[in-house]
Amino acid sequence: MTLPSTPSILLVGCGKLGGALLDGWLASPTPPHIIVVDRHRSSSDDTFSVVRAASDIPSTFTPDIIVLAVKPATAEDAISALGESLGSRMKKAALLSVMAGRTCAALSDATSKSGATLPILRAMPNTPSAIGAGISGFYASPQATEEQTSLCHELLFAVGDVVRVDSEEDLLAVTAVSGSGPAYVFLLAELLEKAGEAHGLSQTTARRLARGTIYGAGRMLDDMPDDAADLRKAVTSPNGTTAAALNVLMAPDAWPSNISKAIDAATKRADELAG
Ligand SMILES: NC(=O)C1=CN([C@@H]2O[C@H](COP(=O)(O)OP(=O)(O)OC[C@H]3O[C@@H](n4cnc5c(N)ncnc54)[C@H](OP(=O)(O)O)[C@@H]3O)[C@@H](O)[C@H]2O)C=CC1
Ligand SMILES: O=C(O)[C@@H]1CCC=N1
Repeated sequence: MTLPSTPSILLVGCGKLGGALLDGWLASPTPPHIIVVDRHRSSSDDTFSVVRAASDIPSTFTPDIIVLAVKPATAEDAISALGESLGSRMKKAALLSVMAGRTCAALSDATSKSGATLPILRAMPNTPSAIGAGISGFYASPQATEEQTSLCHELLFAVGDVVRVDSEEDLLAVTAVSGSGPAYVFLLAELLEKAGEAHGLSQTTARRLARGTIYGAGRMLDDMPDDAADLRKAVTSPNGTTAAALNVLMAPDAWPSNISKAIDAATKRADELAG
């Protein structure tokens, strides 16, 4: 199947993640032709339009890729509504799911029940996609054509980096590390800010220091080839202030065990969301 140079994308669900992807695509130099299905989104412009429900998708619109960005628990209802609205037009599309958990097999089954067995591709992006700084894990099932796979890869690449995985199972760990990961970093920013305030800094100053530190450290990780452990050691003077803090954070029952337990919990939850 050869895809057109300006592909047609149906984005179903435009909440926190769908909205981040849409913002990223609209900011790209050659945005695709997009119709968004979401009752909360109202604005539209020349490059995209919004309908409130699948039943309102214009009869002239045939999507190349359907991007499903609803909560996993509502996936089957959303696919069924798409099947009713699109009818035979659904057969021309591939389904790119950005949902946690739901497997290719379950999604393929849901599309079959709605009248067309679609090739399924899965991605696990994250919210920095809204500013083009996302990172997505990406898996293409064997049923997806090369053109569909490369188009989905391009859509993800328009909003950040893409790491392709060969095993669908790997998406569980991807979800725990990078899908949920921005939340861990935001928590660090919250906690650093609060601790700075507890030590007498104004909230404005504590916030600026916490955010600037995470930004600068993130840029070093991005720009420099060094291991994170070496960058950490370069900050740590013998018997100095950083060593005092790291003795607390790196105690076996502190971050090493807590981060490991947190990622275990998120991975397990992603598996449960497979349904
Ligand atoms: N948030 C994140 O950082 C990430 C989220 N994800 C995945 O993205 C998916 C969406 O998460 P998130 O954006 O946080 O959730 P949100 O609740 O913010 O967004 C989901 C949106 O989809 C709408 N919706 C629900 N059913 C339908 C339907 N049938 N047709 C059209 N729109 C519908 C919802 O409307 P309503 O509220 O009315 O139901 C809502 O606006 C999840 O599956 C999650 O696993 C993946 C990676 C990161
Ligand atoms: O919390 C969640 O379930 C989703 C998936 C990854 C980030 N948010």
